[in-house]
Amino acid sequence: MTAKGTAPLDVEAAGAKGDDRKHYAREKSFAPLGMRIVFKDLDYSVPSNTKKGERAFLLKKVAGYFEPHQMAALMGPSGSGKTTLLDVLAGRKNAGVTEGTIAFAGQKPTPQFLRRYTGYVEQFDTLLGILTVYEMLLYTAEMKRPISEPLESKKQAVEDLLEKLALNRCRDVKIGNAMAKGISGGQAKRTNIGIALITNPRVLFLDEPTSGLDSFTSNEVMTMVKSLAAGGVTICATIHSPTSYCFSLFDSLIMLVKGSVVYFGPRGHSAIEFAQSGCSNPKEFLPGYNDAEYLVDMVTEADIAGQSDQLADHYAGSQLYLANAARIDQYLSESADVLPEHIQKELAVRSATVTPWWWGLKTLIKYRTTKNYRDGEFLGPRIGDKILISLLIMTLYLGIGDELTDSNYINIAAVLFMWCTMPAFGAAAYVPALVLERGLFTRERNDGLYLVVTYLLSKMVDELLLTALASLGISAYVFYGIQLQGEWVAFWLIYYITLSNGIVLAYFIAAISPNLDVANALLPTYVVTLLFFGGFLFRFHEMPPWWKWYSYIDFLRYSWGSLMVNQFEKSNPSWLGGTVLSYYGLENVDKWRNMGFLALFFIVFFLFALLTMQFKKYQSR
Ligand SMILES: Nc1ncnc2c1ncn2[C@@H]1O[C@H](COP(=O)(O)OP(=O)(O)OP(=O)(O)O)[C@@H](O)[C@H]1O
Repeated sequence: MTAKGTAPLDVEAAGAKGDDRKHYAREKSFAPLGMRIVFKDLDYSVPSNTKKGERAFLLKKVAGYFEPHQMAALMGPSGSGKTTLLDVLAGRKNAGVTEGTIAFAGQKPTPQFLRRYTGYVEQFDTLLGILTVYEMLLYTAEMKRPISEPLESKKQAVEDLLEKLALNRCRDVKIGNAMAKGISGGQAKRTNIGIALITNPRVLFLDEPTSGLDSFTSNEVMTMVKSLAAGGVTICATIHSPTSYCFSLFDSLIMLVKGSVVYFGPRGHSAIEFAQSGCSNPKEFLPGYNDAEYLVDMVTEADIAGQSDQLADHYAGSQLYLANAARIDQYLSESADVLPEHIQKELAVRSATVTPWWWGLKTLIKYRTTKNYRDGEFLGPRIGDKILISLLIMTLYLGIGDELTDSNYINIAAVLFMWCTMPAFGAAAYVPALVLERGLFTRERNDGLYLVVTYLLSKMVDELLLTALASLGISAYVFYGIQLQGEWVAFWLIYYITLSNGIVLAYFIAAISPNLDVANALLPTYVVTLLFFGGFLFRFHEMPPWWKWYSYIDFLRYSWGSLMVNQFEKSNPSWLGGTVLSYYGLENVDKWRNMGFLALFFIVFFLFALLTMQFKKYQSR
């Protein structure tokens, strides 16, 4: 049953089984039905920063509703709680306590519901600089639209979006970043809106959609957003200082001061008159002011003058409040839209993503790995350092590997030691990939694009494929150039597994570090501790008993040990090799078992990184 006066959920567009063509036809049309959002007695509190042991109420008994086909503005002085209200309604809060009632088309929204039917445009653009606008939208479409939908249909949806958002002119321009400029600010904002629209949401939340844009671009962006409302979408945007034109596009307005509603009603002169009547000495409407500017200035001045409670009481005692409260109660008392069974089933799936993990991995590789492999900035730090250092090692120790005299074995032990410390130190190159991408990762996770494990696996694929190829070449010229003994395959494999450990260790350090500075300090510090316990600088059997345990959890010990065994186990004369190995306490070491231990280290570091990224709150909001 559909509630009277309530726009029904667009159940057909949500994908009736066996009727895919109809479903995609509806999805393609950018006229999805919106839904009414009603909220009442909303409190949101967090532990206070200012008063220890107390709670700070950032929203106090906030009530209102947003209608489909309409655009609502959240306004108020800076710090009044606009973004907080938007986040609470959109289910984006991961800290604090929310109390009160929220209903979307009569339903209590679950995370699955919000992901399926709402889009959220963050204030700051989080885009992938290596992709073009078209690729960015198609990548998101592949991640967020059902995998049963044919690629052609997703491409068509992206084409429609490019058209709608007037992005066709820059569709093939690389997005770029602060250093290598690509698309303009307005185009980036519209691409961000496109990302939120890729699933044809029924509700669109926008946080400061015009911030950082010039007035022309602001007007352009908001006109486009308004056209979505005209198509039926329910729109709610926080907005600071809109141009007069932008402000005229809004239908309703919620004005907040210190977390309380001081006005909720239509935008327009009635809002100004209402706010004026609530202030003791309302500011004069000077020539040159626009309505929005004047409204915000007036309540900000009143707030500064200590009249915030007076403003809230003025609204709470008004006829407008009573009318709004009656309307809210009426909407909440109406029965909720009954969702058809297949939609209920879809929403009951407790998966954090729309597509399964393997699809996410495939898509990440398709769009990101392939681009990275064509990007000099990505390849340079990953291969360049290895080529340089390995050339140095090879030319410095050229041809000494088969000279097994007792004066030379220390040189060989040293070069093998350097060979396995190099990947551990080189791990620093892998830290930024994770730390600098944190904003994007958080946004894409909130949007339900992928699971943490999918993201981490794709990063590993990025690095491990590349290092597998590079390490084959590098280890060949080092092994044969120095004329080392033993098996080349073992020499390469030990290097490769050590390098993989370095990479996953870098990811773990990046995951636990709050920023790049901490990660850059932590990684070399840890690696230096590993050097002492690797067995070359200090022999195992001579280590003090209170430090011996550390050598067992030092992966370099296993790398260097197996490299030494590979070199000396079949030496000629055989007694010399045996003597060297027993000198370092390596006489009972099995190189393959050591490689097994290295693989275990890899798994443990991977799990540590995964658990940290899964549970650490990178963004508290
Ligand atoms: N732990 C806390 N203790 C006390 N006050 C807090 C705490 N956390 C946030 N606040 C306050 O809550 C308010 C809500 O911030 P919010 O970002 O929602 O405001 P806003 O209206 O969107 O501001 P702006 O327009 O500047 O973006 C701010 O005034 C902030 O100082």
